[in-house]
Amino acid sequence: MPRNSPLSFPCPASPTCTPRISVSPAATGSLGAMELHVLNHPLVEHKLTVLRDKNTPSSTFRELVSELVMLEAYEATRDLSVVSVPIETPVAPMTGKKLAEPRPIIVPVLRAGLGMLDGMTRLIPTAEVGFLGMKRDEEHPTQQITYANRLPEDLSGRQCFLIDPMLATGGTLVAATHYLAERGAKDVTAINIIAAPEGIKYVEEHIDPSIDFKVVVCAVDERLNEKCYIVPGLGDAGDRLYGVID
Ligand SMILES: O=P(O)(O)OC[C@H]1O[C@H](OP(=O)(O)OP(=O)(O)O)[C@H](O)[C@@H]1O
Ligand SMILES: O=c1cc[nH]c(=O)[nH]1
Ligand SMILES: [Mg+2]
Repeated sequence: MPRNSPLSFPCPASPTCTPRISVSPAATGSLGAMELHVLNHPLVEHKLTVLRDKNTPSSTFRELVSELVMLEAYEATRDLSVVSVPIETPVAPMTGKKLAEPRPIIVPVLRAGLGMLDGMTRLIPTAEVGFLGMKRDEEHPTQQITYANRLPEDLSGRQCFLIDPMLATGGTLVAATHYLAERGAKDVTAINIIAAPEGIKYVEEHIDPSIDFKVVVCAVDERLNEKCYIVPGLGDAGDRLYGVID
């Protein structure tokens, strides 16, 4: 399976582990103008607490992921482009707003990002959906293997929403954004549920600065552990959604 082309950086949690992350040459080592939004809301805190609990079963976990992404999407879609449209209500004519063309695109990062897709498409039913299949190499968690890339050829002028519950080292998010940028995307919003401070820093330092890039999360946790898992986090999001497959 293809690995992302190499860019070395020390894993924040395990300096002996050398990652290989694909970024455009222009982005390497540069500081991007990344906007970070952390939701601060009692409902989000309540749902997140149940989600984190190791005793929460997969069925409830899936429902909560779906609900949380809908709450995050409210913030994440604040800048969606709209156009004015004339309509008539039963009482009077008025000018309303509708989502502009081209339609936004939602890209779940498989597997775990699939758990967020239903919530996003319920909110934006007209959005198109692309797919990226990426998984961390468990032996070298700062490296990813890309096993699927099904994106529209041309993403220029499109508002792109990358969805994935976890932002740990940040390697997956940087590589996923690179795949979008390769196709001309200039407006990318990442919606994650939990982020690690190390990953946020990595993304900030490695995202292509020419991209209008925003990250929306429910919480920023304490740190990464020696296996690059988020602490306290929620464990492996993919496994909790769909079970352990390897
Ligand atoms: O910030 P990073 O250190 O790159 O880690 C985050 C990635 O790890 C998880 O996926 P995983 O590799 O476990 O694949 P899965 O969804 O198939 O379980 C998660 O869903 C992210 O895609
Ligand atoms: O804590 C983590 C880190 C990466 N991926 C997960 O699913 N959980
Ligand atoms: Mg996983």
